[in-house]
Amino acid sequence: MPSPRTVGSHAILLLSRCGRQLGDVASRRSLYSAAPIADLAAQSLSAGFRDIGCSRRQRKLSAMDTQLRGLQISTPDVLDLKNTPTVGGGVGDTFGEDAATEDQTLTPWTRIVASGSELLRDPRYNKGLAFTEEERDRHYLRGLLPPTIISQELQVERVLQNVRSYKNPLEKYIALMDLQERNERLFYKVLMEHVEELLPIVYTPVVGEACQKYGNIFRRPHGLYISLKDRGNVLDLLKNWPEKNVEVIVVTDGERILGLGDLGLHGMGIPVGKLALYTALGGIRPSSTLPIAIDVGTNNETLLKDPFYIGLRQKRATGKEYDALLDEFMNACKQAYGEKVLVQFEDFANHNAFRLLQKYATTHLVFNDDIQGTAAVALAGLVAALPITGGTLADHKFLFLGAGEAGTGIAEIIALEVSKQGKTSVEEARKAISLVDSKGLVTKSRYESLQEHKRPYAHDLPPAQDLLSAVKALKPTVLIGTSGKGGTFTREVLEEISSYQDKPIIMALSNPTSQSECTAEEAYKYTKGKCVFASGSPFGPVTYEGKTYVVGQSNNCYIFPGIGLGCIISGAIRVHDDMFLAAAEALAKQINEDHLAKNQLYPAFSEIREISAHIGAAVAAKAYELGLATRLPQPKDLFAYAKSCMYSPNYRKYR
Ligand SMILES: NC(=O)C1=CN([C@@H]2O[C@H](COP(=O)(O)OP(=O)(O)OC[C@H]3O[C@@H](n4cnc5c(N)ncnc54)[C@H](OP(=O)(O)O)[C@@H]3O)[C@@H](O)[C@H]2O)C=CC1
Ligand SMILES: CC(=O)C(=O)O
Ligand SMILES: [Mg+2]
Repeated sequence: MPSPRTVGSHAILLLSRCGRQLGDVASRRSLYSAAPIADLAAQSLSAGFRDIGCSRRQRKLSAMDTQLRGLQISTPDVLDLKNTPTVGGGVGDTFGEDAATEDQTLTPWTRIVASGSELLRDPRYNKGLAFTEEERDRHYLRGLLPPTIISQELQVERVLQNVRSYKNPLEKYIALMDLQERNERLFYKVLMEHVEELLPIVYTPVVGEACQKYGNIFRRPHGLYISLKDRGNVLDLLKNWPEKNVEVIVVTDGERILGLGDLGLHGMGIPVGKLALYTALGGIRPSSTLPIAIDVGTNNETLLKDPFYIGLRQKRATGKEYDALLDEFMNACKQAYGEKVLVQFEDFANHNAFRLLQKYATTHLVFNDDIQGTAAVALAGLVAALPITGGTLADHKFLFLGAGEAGTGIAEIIALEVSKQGKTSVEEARKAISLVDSKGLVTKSRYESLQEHKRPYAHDLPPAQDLLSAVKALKPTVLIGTSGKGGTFTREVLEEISSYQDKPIIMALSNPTSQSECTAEEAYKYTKGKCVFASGSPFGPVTYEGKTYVVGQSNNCYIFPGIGLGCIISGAIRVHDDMFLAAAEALAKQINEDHLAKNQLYPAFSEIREISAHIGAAVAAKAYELGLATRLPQPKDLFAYAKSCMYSPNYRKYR
């Protein structure tokens, strides 16, 4: 057995051969004694050290691995790196962050062992003024920081005070994005501990404004940009992303950003925001998330003329050119990150959304959030409302304004759920659901000209040109807005529905707030306090005739983080519709008598981590039941397991 010093010098030699970064740190600074160097080397090897990307390096690493194993280097500080998460989030524990308890020290891996100004500039490991005296000594931070040491809790207070001092919501957004780039754990701690206050900033509605002005507020790039120019090289682009253990990708082509239309590459704000919620709400480790915007051009003339537009200045590519890029992208995702990388399609226009989902659902782990996530969250709200309205889902009559991704996605899940309750077929259940699109009521007489996703709802009904006529003719008990057009639930429509229905359910789901079909106040006022209301973007409580109603936010952000968590902890290979039913059921179960007394159809976001763990466990259980899970054996207590895998934003101690 060689002495530690010998092992250490071997390790230094090997490391300096394998890649300049780690070797540089070791030899340049003699920072570590021989034995810890051996530990570092062994850690990097047992973790696969996948950050050293090229295959030549990988071959060298594998040779090193063999040599180091020959030296019998033990790795006392590194626990089972594969599968025993305790704190820290995620299951692909490449860096050993999860396996270590909060009391144990861990190495702040970047591509090098970060120290000095590099450590301060690395958002994953930077702690700002919270670096301890010891850490300041060990990591060459002396002089680079003022002498004060403050706690992470105090930093949270300071950030909040700053964010609150901005009057303009967009300034708050910029401040939070800057923080995310500077100090990731602090960003997530602030967001998680003040989620109700900050969600409307990092997500709808303010993220909508941020996307509209993305070129103007652009500072540093977030996420990965893939354009038509990158045809043939998409895999290389993915390799440029610094993280190698990506587990969740959110991708958009920017054509239907919220209800704001085609924002081209400025749509990047959406994947960035959604993935921040995967971490903050669903506990997915940030390093395993990857926001992607695909640039195939834009048809938005204003953007094409805008000097600050960040995307290609050309009209959108369509047909074969579009499909070829998307196909290359989807295949590259699997090549780069393996079969089980989850790809969430977000804010694609419906002419691509439905067909992309259909095309890749059987070959990739994919889902479309606007179709399926929205369906699940709406279903949860409807189920939660039943104790207020009385009856079962099958007793209701549904009318949608908007027959696109969100509208038909929700319609389909309602029909599926009603049919699963055993009383009727999906086809029969669809008969209680009608859709109004931009041309009026979807009817049989329009069948030939209808897009495929609307056809199942082309019932044999007389035509109706607008929503009010459709409401009068059909007398729905539930009205759902998914049109992306603000103010379309007019006073007349709301008065009409409450004229024949005691407790109509009104869901104005379009985002951002400006596109909401009506406000919460309008809903309660024009139905004379009769309705049960939920909305896609946040509204404060409404008091009508002395009674205060809490407005639940029917937004897919309740669902997608739990879907991601459930897929990851079960090692799911495909996303199945039944997982969305399971997610909806788990969410609806969170509603109790207290919520119902205030007409609140969704739980408070302050409870969201617990809720996401319930949803994640339900989704994982469904994956096991359907034979789609690969993480075996199945953990006995999926809820406890889900919780144990969730990322904690608390600072870690650095050796
Ligand atoms: N709360 C949530 O979680 C979610 C909310 N949404 C919101 O829902 C909205 C729609 O999204 P999505 O379904 O993906 O978009 P789509 O583009 O797929 O669908 C929009 C639908 O609205 C119809 N429409 C447009 N204008 C009118 C109008 N004036 N009157 C009646 N119908 C109209 C369109 O008609 P046509 O088919 O004739 O063009 C189309 O059927 C957006 O605002 C989005 O932000 C989306 C996902 C999740
Ligand atoms: C919430 C969401 O996904 C949307 O409005 O598109
Ligand atoms: Mg969306």
